[in-house]
Amino acid sequence: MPSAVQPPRTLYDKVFEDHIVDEKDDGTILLYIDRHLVHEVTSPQAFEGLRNAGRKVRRPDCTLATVDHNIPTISRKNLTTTEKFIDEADSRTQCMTLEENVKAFDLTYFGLDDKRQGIVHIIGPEQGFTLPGTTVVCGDSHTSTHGAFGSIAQGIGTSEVEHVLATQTLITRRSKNMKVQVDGELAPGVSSKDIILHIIGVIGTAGGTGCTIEFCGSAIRSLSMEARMSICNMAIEAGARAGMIAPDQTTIDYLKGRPLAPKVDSPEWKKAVNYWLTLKSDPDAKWDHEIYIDCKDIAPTVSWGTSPQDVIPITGKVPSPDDFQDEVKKNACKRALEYMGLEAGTPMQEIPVDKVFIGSCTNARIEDLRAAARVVQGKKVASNIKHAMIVPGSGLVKKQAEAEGLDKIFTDAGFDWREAGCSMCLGMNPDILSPGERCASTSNRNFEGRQGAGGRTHLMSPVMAAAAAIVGNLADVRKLAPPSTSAAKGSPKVEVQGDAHMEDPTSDEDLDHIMDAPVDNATHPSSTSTQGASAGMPKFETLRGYAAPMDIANIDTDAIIPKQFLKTIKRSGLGSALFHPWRYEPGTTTEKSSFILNQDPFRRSKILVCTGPNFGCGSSREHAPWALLDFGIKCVIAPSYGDIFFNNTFKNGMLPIRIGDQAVLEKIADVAKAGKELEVDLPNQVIRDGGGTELAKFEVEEFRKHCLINGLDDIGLTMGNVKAIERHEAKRSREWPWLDGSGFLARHRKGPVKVEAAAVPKTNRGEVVGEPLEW
Ligand SMILES: CC(C)[C@H](C(=O)O)[C@@H](O)C(=O)O
Ligand code: SF4
Repeated sequence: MPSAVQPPRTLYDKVFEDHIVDEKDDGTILLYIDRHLVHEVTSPQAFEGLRNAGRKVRRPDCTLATVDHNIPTISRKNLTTTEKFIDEADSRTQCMTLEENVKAFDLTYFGLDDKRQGIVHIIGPEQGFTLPGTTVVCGDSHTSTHGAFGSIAQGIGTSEVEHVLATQTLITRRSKNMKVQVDGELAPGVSSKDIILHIIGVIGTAGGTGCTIEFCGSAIRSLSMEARMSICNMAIEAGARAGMIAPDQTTIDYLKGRPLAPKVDSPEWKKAVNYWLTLKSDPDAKWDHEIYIDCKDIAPTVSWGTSPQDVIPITGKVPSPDDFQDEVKKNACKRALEYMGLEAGTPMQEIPVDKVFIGSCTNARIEDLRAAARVVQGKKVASNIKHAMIVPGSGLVKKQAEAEGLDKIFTDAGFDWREAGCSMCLGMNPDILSPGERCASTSNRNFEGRQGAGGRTHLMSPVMAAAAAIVGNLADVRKLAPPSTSAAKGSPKVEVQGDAHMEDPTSDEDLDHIMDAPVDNATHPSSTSTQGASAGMPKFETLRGYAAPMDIANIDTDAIIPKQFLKTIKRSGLGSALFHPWRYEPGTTTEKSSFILNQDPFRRSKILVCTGPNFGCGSSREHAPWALLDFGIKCVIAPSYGDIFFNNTFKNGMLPIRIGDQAVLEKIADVAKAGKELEVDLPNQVIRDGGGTELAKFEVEEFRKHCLINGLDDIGLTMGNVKAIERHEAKRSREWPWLDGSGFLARHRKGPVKVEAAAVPKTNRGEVVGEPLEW
């Protein structure tokens, strides 16, 4: 809480400072994590790491797992087991691996047979697991969604997932503060999705790099929690580490009665609400960047290209490369038009659509479905639409929608009504676009191949996707629907407990069952434990080798390694999948001779030099650095990076180097293009050509450099700091008691803060539906 002497702080500063466990001189911070969401794609290697080191999950009470990415969205009427239900072998293995892991590590799990299952970023808020003022992580880039509650929520890679599971902390650094203020009233037909698409169009996909964006202003305050979540969800598409919105009465009303929020009117609830309402930026807080947006400038917005910044009002025309001054942008536009099969100058509303997807963690909440249903009601899906699907974000959203008859509205119109999951947002399950198909989609990424190899994605709001389905072209919803916005003030109610949750998790009786105490790894090492040991990665000192030159901007991790390769439960063997869509002829393993890594000597590259900005943006998949490493590339040199990718490389003993001076970077790229070797000398922080002539100096944070040179493993290092973690946990239990699992709390009240690891009782993990949650 601010005292008179404290300098003015932002919301981010306040929440961040409340979670610092330890801080090093170079700004490296050990941050306590309150909430950890886990899904099947980014966790198998993390659990394997824990197993190999004999480590346990430190705070099962702060960890919640579900399956969402790989699962089919067909009816579950015939569901018996995951093994029988999922046809595709790798998807099945990944889901079953999670089931095994949640059992072995005693974690709460919403499986396929649980009504509460859903997209990880939908179920956290729905259950009240996401709370204001907390730190939330997940091995998933759209963790930013949870920032809508005034939490610091960020995506992490799999190595960091392992770190959080083992230590309940994350090694990080302060981000910069960016304010995006949106004022005014939304025009009819304009929703929060249009706000965020518009913002990304203004600041670009690298606009928020290194920042946490706080969204504020009268327009944001007037939004429901659902609408706020859609905005924070896409903070990652703006390049930001996280997005945040200050909690207010709307937030508090949303949380009332959620199973994992403190019980309304309990002393904890009152204490929590008082604390939550202090969480706002001080009026004179300093911002590193400030952006002001007026709602009158926001129209229903759609994307035309292959980056979320390629957006335009629906009334506009497909842009031409000549509209861009900058060479990199001109080329990006040319490339995007070719991929999207679009002619410059075509009115957006004349573009026919093949498929419609209403779903994803951006727009699959009850409010989204209600808004889309209002547009669809009494109408029919156009005859040229091959498939229009509605994929609710969770089992509970689905149930609620059915209770309101929305499913009937959709199916009467010709939509396909599905079960919850990520579905065609990224198509790790059977829901994909065929090559050349064009989709009106409420998801968040329109990268090449995102919804299926060769598929073409146009991003838009739920009402705009509904309009496209009815018209058969990209369409302006204002011509179809009675004017209304989806920015309703009150949050729509979803029955949050479902069949699966009939009991009160905080009743005394349940407390006897709930014994989810934190596992103190320091005092309970397993026999095979290597905790405390910190060596474990190959050392990085000086690297010499060929460097592959690339000149593309915004190379996203979907391009570095597409979704079909994320189904592995191993870290190795991904080299052949690196840049798959660019490296091979479509649908074959025939190499494209034009692609740089298929040419000599670049097949043997150890370094990649990219002159375009924002390398590794997008998804948090650590498979991207794994694939580079497996190919032989240990160092990337680029002007700037997606934050999560940047972190992920270090965790694998790789070195990402930022060279901001474009002229210097071009000089390095020239050596690479000439097929000559480069030398990267980490101890001296110098890049040289093969002859030893210095080309550039580079910066690297002290702690990271130290870890790379000595091959140190973060988890081992953090384990050495367990006393500081315990001290933070004691403070946390005193000041924010509602954050502990109720089992933890019960024990804490009875005895000392430092609890013994307890045998975990039988719970609802995976197998039993109807038992209470473990909080
Ligand atoms: C699978 C996961 C790593 C990924 C992400 O981080 O975003 C996915 O959710 C996506 O949307 O691409
Ligand atoms: S962006 Fe798509 S794939 Fe990623 S978590 Fe959200 S719904 Fe799932």
